[in-house]
Amino acid sequence: MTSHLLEPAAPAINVRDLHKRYGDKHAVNGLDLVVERGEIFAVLGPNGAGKTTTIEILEGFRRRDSGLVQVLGEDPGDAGRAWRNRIGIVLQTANDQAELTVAELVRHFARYYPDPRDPDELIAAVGLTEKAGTRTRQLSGGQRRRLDVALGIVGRPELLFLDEPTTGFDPEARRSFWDLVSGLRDGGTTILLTTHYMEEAEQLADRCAVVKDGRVVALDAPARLGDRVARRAVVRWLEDGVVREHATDTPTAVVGSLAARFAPQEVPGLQVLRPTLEEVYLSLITDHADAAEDAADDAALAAVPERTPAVALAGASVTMKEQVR
Ligand SMILES: Nc1ncnc2c1ncn2[C@@H]1O[C@H](COP(=O)(O)OP(=O)(O)OP(=O)(O)O)[C@@H](O)[C@H]1O
Repeated sequence: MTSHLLEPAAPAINVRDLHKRYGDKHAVNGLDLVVERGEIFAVLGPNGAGKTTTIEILEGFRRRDSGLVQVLGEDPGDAGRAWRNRIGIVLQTANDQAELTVAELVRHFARYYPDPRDPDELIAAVGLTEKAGTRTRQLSGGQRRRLDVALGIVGRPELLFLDEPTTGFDPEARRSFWDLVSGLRDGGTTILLTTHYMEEAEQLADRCAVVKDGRVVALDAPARLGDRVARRAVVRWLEDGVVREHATDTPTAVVGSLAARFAPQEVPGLQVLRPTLEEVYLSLITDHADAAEDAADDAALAAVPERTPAVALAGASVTMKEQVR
């Protein structure tokens, strides 16, 4: 057996200390990123954080100033046609070739690749069989996006770039699109996704990175990002027509106390809440200056008495809030 068979597969994407300036603007400023093969990886970050610049460098469309970049084991800056055939790119929708039908466009793109997917099977896989004979300009936004994905995967890419794929989708279309993307991952495709929808990252991504000011400030599974699981839980219930909340590190004990107190009734409106991905994300991208301001606001609020002694709960002090967070 030769030694290379024992080596683990190189990651799909490996970026070390990436830098890119536009004049004085340091758009990417020491960014590190490793995306493993077979995962859906979401890149999150505010407008102007440097996501598009980074992804364009990964796709080979933009030159970097410095840093190591390997995509499927090659440097996109000088990779050739064979490498390009191994990646798929779904950009923001372009209204090109509007007069071609769905089937014509998919067949046209299939001809660019050495081993394309079967166009009819692909059109069925993205749920467009009924629209195969429709001109692309007559598609709805969601249908056009499905067509964009079909065009991005017609060449059987190992790595797919999806740039804000569900912007403007209705909730049902978004969910079926997520199923489509998860199915691609289950079939072995690595997917790098940018999105401003935290629910999308939560539902789809195996891991996500938060990019701010040109570098990664947090990277983890959505459920663990920014120490999410370690943050305090809030137990919420309804009592005497009022929403009551208790912030705690031991929600199980609080729920147990409530259950005993209300037994044999159910505890009305019982919920145990952890910070949402959006809350964690917002705290990660908030500037330190803003955070100091928030802390001052919190201190001012803390000075306002909020406790209600009227609620007796074994071993716990209870905070009452009319206003749901
Ligand atoms: N071609 C360019 N010339 C000059 N500045 C640019 C250029 N492209 C991007 N920038 C600047 O670089 C920074 C990063 O931009 P980039 O488009 O990479 O951000 P982004 O994270 O993708 O933002 P968005 O979420 O709005 O798409 C921004 O300040 C932007 O104004």
